[in-house]
Amino acid sequence: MPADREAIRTASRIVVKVGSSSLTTPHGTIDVDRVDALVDVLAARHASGTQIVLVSSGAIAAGLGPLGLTSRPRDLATQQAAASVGQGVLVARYTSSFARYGVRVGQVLLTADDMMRRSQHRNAQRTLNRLLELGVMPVVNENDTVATDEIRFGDNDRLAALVSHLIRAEALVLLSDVDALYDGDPRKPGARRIAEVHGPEDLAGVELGGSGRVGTGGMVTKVQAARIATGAGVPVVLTAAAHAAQALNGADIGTYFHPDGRHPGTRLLWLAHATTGRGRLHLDSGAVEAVVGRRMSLLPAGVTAVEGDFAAGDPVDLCGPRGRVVARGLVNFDAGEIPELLGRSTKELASTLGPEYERELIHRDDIVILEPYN
Ligand SMILES: Nc1ncnc2c1ncn2[C@@H]1O[C@H](COP(=O)(O)OP(=O)(O)O)[C@@H](O)[C@H]1O
Ligand SMILES: N[C@@H](CCC(=O)OP(=O)(O)O)C(=O)O
Repeated sequence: MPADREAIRTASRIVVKVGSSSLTTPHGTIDVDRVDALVDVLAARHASGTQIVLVSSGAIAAGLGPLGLTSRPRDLATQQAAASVGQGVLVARYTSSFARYGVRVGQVLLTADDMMRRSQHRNAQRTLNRLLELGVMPVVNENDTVATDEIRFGDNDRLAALVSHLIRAEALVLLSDVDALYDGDPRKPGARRIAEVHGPEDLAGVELGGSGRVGTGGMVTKVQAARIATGAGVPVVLTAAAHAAQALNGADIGTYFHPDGRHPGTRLLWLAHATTGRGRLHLDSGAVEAVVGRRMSLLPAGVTAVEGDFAAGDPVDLCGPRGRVVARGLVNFDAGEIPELLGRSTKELASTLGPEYERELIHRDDIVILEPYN
């Protein structure tokens, strides 16, 4: 077994994400045999003492048959109706399938907003941790019935990566209908398996195509999810659901994304990956150098403009002089207070406006530098 894959075999907390295409039939019903085969593998690993969170797609795909639909609907309301019907069918199947091994299942439906708001984020974290302590297998999906187009994950790959941050997982396993990442469309002759990814340089020139028949996102969202997880020190394996057992055993199968070794605190991971800026602060080049280069706090003197309607404590994006977002931070002032502070030193602000204005616009502990893939 390759040394790196050992991390997957020995991980004591794992997130496993499985896609719609691996769980449902072309008729829009649950593929009972494939669900049971996956459950066999997960129950065996669970029995060995590993805590597992299962992020399962398939609600929409499993709701199609019962509603007499022959393909994934285009409109959101019908997708949500299908998800509502399918999610019940899916969890019922997991519940009875895991019951064969005496394993209890707990349904957890999350929205993008739950991940974005710090209080809800903590709440989800507490619930998942408690379920794991109780020996329950949480089955997570996006809460499709209430998600709207604007505030939707849309794909569970990113959700699974965020859940791996949330529960401080030691590995993330992405199971799909394709056995690995290929350097081009795997349905075309000549495509070659990529066995390992060390960083973005290994993906240069790789064609990341769209999804198959029922999935969403295709390889693009899987590679993004892998980057989010590996950036937090979590190794990722991507392979076919049929190879789940080998992947969990650390076999040289699928594609292994090496962790990059950094373990930022969950708060900064949350800020980088689970929030969106509620506004923008435009920085001059000196402020970019101070904040990004020297990891200093952001002072009003280096800010040239403010956009958006945010409140103190909200996440805001920090842009360089050419408009590129370089960092995100939790701002200490309301949007309306900022214009009169711009370009002025904290000393001057304190003497004219009062000592409470001597504080940074954003403290350095509340700033996360965003890498280009964000
Ligand atoms: N470079 C690539 N390597 C592997 N698969 C790819 C690639 N580009 C596109 N794909 C397609 O991505 C699909 C998997 O994504 P998706 O349909 O979203 O799956 P899931 O439902 O498992 O999330 C595969 O069926 C495959 O055809
Ligand atoms: N939340 C949706 C799944 C969206 C999704 O990511 O699907 P997939 O690409 O199959 O993992 C559902 O349950 O149908």
